[in-house]
Amino acid sequence: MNLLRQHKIPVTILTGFLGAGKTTLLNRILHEDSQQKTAVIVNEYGDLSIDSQLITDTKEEIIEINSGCICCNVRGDLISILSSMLRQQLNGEVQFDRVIIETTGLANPAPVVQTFLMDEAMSRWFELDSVCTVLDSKHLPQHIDSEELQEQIAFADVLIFNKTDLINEGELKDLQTRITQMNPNAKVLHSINCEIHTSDIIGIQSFDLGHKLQIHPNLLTDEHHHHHDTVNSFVFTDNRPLNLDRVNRWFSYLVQVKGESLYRYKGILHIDGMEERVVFQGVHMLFSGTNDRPWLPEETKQSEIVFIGKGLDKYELEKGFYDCLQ
Ligand SMILES: Nc1nc2c(ncn2[C@@H]2O[C@H](COP(=O)(O)OP(=O)(O)OP(=O)(O)O)[C@@H](O)[C@H]2O)c(=O)[nH]1
Repeated sequence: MNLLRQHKIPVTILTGFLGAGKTTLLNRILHEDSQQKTAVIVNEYGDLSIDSQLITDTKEEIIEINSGCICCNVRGDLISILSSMLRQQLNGEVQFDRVIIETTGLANPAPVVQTFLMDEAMSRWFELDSVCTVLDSKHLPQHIDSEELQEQIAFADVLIFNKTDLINEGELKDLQTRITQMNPNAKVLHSINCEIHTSDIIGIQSFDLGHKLQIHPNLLTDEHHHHHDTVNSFVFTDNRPLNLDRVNRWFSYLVQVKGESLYRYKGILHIDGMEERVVFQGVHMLFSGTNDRPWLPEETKQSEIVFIGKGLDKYELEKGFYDCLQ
């Protein structure tokens, strides 16, 4: 890296509620032909690294922060990761032109934004390009009272109304009217499976500090105290194979009976007799499971599941999972 570089490294913060489509968007950006090298920092809620496993083959640098929510206790981790990336860039060990940070679905973007404004080293080397918020147009009304979602909307420079295939035109119009009242300054995009032009969200230099200060007058001084107190999450992992029939029965029960309180559930399954990993994704009552790539010889076959939701019963979920073991 040229020490006398004129340009700071642009940073895009990708935010949005649980299951809105952030990883889908990230995959799209990373697979677009670009001269630019991107470093990606992925933060997951729960101690799993499912998201980074679901980022499909890419040559880009992917760094995970799994020790907690990026907006809470791991802000220090974020700074040390960025500092170490800078050092490696200066030593010529890695090269990147831009950074994308995917926050958890329960992150308030304010403290992540603060990191780049308040930390001297960070603000010398990095500049915020934009805060891009992906919205699940179908489930958004269910979560509109959530403080995290409101902050994600308020802080957006770009609002992507995703999953427009799941609602009709009138519903989309009403939703957009309601949401843009909460943030009239953001650029608005609509998408299905986050099919947008990367150039609409990356390298747009639309981060507007004045607008952010209107939302949070204390943004440059505030200490952040944030509790995900109404939402809980549980993670289960096991190396033993699962029985497909039992898994199918368990998931149809979960979707039909628990769908309302299951904000997000996803995972990778090791199914008895199958050479491929099975990947599943759930957001409330919308569920999909697919055969993914074969397990690699050097890989330990294991199932990893995360459930995130309101008032979830850990014992019941755990029992459901272990009852599926072959
Ligand atoms: N029907 C429909 N499904 C979508 C669309 N975009 C994404 N999905 C699906 O929604 C699910 C969640 O998408 P992700 O990209 O993993 O969402 P996320 O925001 O990264 O979710 P978190 O892991 O909770 O942070 C996946 O099953 C996607 O395939 C869309 O436009 N329409």
